[in-house]
Amino acid sequence: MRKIRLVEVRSELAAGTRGASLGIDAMKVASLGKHSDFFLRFQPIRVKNENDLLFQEPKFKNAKYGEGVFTVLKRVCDAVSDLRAEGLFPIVLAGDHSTAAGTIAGIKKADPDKRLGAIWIDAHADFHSPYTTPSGNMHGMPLAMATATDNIECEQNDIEEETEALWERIKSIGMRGPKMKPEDIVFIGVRDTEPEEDYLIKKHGIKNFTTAEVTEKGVQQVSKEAMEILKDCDQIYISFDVDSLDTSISVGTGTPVPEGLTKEQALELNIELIKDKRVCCWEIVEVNPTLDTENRMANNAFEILEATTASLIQNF
Ligand SMILES: NC(=[NH2+])NCCC[C@H](N)C(=O)O
Ligand SMILES: [Mn+2]
Repeated sequence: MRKIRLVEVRSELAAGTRGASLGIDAMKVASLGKHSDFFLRFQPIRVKNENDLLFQEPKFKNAKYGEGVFTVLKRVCDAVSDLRAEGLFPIVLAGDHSTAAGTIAGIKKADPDKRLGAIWIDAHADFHSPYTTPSGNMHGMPLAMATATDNIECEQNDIEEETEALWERIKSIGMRGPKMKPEDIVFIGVRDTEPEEDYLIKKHGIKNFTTAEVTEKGVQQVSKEAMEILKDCDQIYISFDVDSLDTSISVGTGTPVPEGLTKEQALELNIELIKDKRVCCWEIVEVNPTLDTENRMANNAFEILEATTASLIQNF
């Protein structure tokens, strides 16, 4: 049986709104409300954060708090890589979505010869680089970090030399060069992208299962098709950004977008996808209780976390 370890990353440096570092603890509060023993059952590893940088102005305008993001991603990479080397299954609970790049780097570092794919359940494509970012917020960049994509063809920002050097260091966490091919990414629920990201999606023929498609085809079929696209991958990482959920469920996340997945769709999708034996890591991000009422997002997110973990255990 594969053993699970929780990895807690209370980092929110890369988000544009404050509060995502409180998401993990909001899910713990949700678990208490349900009298769940979830957080008793799995021993957590805590990755140190650099959130105190937020009291200062950001140094790099196209890669805000990038020096801290680099430090945190490197720590996440090492933690995940150590767990994978021991054959453990990391469930990563994180603040902002930039951590996913550290997670991916860690998975790859432990198994450099295995082909890694990702299922990215999100409202956003998170495929910007400092050259194209509209905001400078690095939670919009993890897939560019993981695939070592600059997207110079769509360059919008004239970036400073220091930013360029930092970006090179971030792309080299774990190992130099790409950890994944863009072709080995599958999107679910992506509905808020910029033209620079649309260019990459088109260029690499990346499939996005829209909310409408999930509703039409059903979760089983979409999961089957997603896994079929990744048939040549040896390992699969699932990244679940709670902003994939519809805003009617909750706005307790930094960048909410309407027309998202229902709670049931997201729950069933994760339950189904994690059954694939190649899935080696699952991550949940962007719960922000400071933007919420009555901890709604964390309650929903915890339900998904618990059900997905149960599915993983049942299908070991
Ligand atoms: N993980 C997220 N919530 N990402 C939101 C990114 C939004 C936008 N594309 C940006 O780069 O600023
Ligand atoms: Mn995201």
